[in-house]
Amino acid sequence: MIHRLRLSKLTLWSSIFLAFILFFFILSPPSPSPAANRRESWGSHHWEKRVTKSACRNSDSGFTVLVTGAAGFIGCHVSLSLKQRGDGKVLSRAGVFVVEGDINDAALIRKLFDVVHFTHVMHLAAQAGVRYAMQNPHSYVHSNVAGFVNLLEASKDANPQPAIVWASSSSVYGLNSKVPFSEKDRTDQPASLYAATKKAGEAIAHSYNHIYGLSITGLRFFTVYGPWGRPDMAYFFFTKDILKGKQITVFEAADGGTVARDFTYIDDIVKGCLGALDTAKRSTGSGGKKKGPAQFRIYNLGNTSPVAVSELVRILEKLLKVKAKKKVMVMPRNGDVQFTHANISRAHRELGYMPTTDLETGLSNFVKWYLDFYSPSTKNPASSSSSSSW
Ligand SMILES: O=C(O)[C@H]1O[C@H](OP(=O)(O)OP(=O)(O)OC[C@H]2O[C@@H](n3ccc(=O)[nH]c3=O)[C@H](O)[C@@H]2O)[C@H](O)[C@@H](O)[C@H]1O
Repeated sequence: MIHRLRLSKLTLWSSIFLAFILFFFILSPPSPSPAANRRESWGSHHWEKRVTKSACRNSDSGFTVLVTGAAGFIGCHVSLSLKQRGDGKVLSRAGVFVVEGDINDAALIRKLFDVVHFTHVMHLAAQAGVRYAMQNPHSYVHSNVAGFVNLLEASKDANPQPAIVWASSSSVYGLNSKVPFSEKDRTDQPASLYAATKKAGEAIAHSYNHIYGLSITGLRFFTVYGPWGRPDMAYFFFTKDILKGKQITVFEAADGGTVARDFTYIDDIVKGCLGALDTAKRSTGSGGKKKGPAQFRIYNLGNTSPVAVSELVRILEKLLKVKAKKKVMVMPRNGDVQFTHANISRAHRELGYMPTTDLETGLSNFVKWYLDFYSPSTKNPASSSSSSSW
């Protein structure tokens, strides 16, 4: 069970401080407590034993997955789904083993790879957020570029090499105006530093695939929302501000046109992530040497039905039964794009991905969770979470 205080702190970290504090998640036995995980210095004999034990599999076809960013929004949901379906015998019983650290810590990453033969890496640790990149540009380079390279370096040296599935972003389409966005469309016009670092990640991933034979799958997520989400995202802080009677700012295009997003519900995204892991082929290299061509894939994971931000607000007003104080203003030039819209036919064909949650249903789940989680009278909101996954 994850404690309320810890999660609210972690979602904050994932949105603001994740560049400095990232989490690894391994299939694991029950752990004494997250605080105990933190206290125990990594690399000790006891720590190694726990890591090894946690990575035990009960069949040759089971996965041993290193999930980075497990304390973040998507990482949390993906980790718990892996746990629920029982990849790894101990994880299916209970608990997770969380190692707190920075993906830039080469010694820690190498130690983990020394101790465990990971079959897969699910790389979800990142500095997210489009507009925050103007305030803290270096955190994006640190996490999304340097941290990713650090992880790829350890992965390519591993023997056997793991297959890698990682989080790219719809933002790589930038100023592309051809809709719906297809994986074949141009991605060389990023509108924010965040987008530029995700685009850089895709190019870096290709080079590691080409040189070292790492199997790599990039997932372009489209505005993912839902219970336990990121407080810096519009649907989340709109909810908070509407309830407090605070004014919210709703963006529109300079010509008065609609600003819209292909909002995608977390449970649908989790299915896409697991589909990508399940269909990932093995890397072909070992110990830094390529032995043949390896799989390289990119997929859109969106909802295929963009919704205007004004409609998002209307749905929230209905669910919260509170009228929002709205100020409509022209979208500032701070990294935003006017609309996103995913073509998901490739993901459907190759991963079996098919989103089933419309925005109203997904927001209804979110609002139930939000009211429950922030209710002063709820003692243990995690146990009554409205999320369908946990
Ligand atoms: O798909 C992605 O790749 C990205 O998705 C998400 O970015 P966005 O789609 O920009 O989400 P979000 O900030 O919630 O704004 C939503 C809408 O509200 C509008 N918006 C925003 C703020 C505001 O005050 N007013 C407003 O109208 C705003 O113009 C926008 O139309 C992730 O945060 C990002 O990490 C990345 O993963």
